[in-house]
Amino acid sequence: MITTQNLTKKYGDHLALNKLNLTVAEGNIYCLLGANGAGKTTTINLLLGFVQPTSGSASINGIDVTTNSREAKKYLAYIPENLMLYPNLSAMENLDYFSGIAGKSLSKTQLKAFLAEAGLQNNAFEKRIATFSKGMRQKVGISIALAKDAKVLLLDEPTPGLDPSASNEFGLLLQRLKEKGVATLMATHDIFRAREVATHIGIMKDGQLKQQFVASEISLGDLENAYLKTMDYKNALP
Ligand SMILES: Nc1ncnc2c1ncn2[C@@H]1O[C@H](COP(=O)(O)OP(=O)(O)OP(=O)(O)O)[C@@H](O)[C@H]1O
Repeated sequence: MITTQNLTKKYGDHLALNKLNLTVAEGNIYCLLGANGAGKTTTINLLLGFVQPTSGSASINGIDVTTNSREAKKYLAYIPENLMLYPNLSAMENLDYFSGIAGKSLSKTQLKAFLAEAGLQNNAFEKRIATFSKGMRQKVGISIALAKDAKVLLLDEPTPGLDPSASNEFGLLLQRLKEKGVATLMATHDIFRAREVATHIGIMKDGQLKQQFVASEISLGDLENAYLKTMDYKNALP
């Protein structure tokens, strides 16, 4: 469960995030849309404890991320656009290392099972990450979330650069995590994928959450138009 209450971040005089109130319950996928500079990454960085809020609060599974970021991180998995893995280590070795940091000591059989559950093909398990495509690296990231038994998944722009089938597969993996009860927050520019995978969608502009939708209640066309209208785009329908 993710909650933010009046979460605000100022950089100097610039209000990057303005009183964000957001809840992502267990088993929900919340997609944050918004133009460049809308405040999506700032939101994720605040939840990760990478930056401190100017005011307001945020919690992960009831744990305040500003006062107890270390404890909150135990429940979190994070996949940025370019996931940092050790390029000279194999998928197995990376998973072993990162799940070890999370306090899990897993057998080879368990490591393989998590990589397989994340959709990585068997013949890649022992290959160096340096040889992996972006989609394959993200599968390793998902396997780390699975091995860690993360309750909350934060994703920042995970789909650019994925081909349509890899992007579809990534969406299916998120659905699997959803079924396990993971609360996912995903910042994205990909309206199509957001509409496909999300349970809820928010549109941000200038640090503010302007609109929220239940994904199943809005068509892709209406969502796109709502986005364009929020951005004051000249070709939006009235
Ligand atoms: N460390 C920083 N110092 C100063 N300003 C910052 C810093 N980080 C972000 N900002 C500003 O805060 C605002 C929100 O940025 P943020 O990165 O959250 O936007 P975003 O919605 O993630 O954009 P994008 O889609 O480009 O990733 C922007 O105006 C940005 O310039």
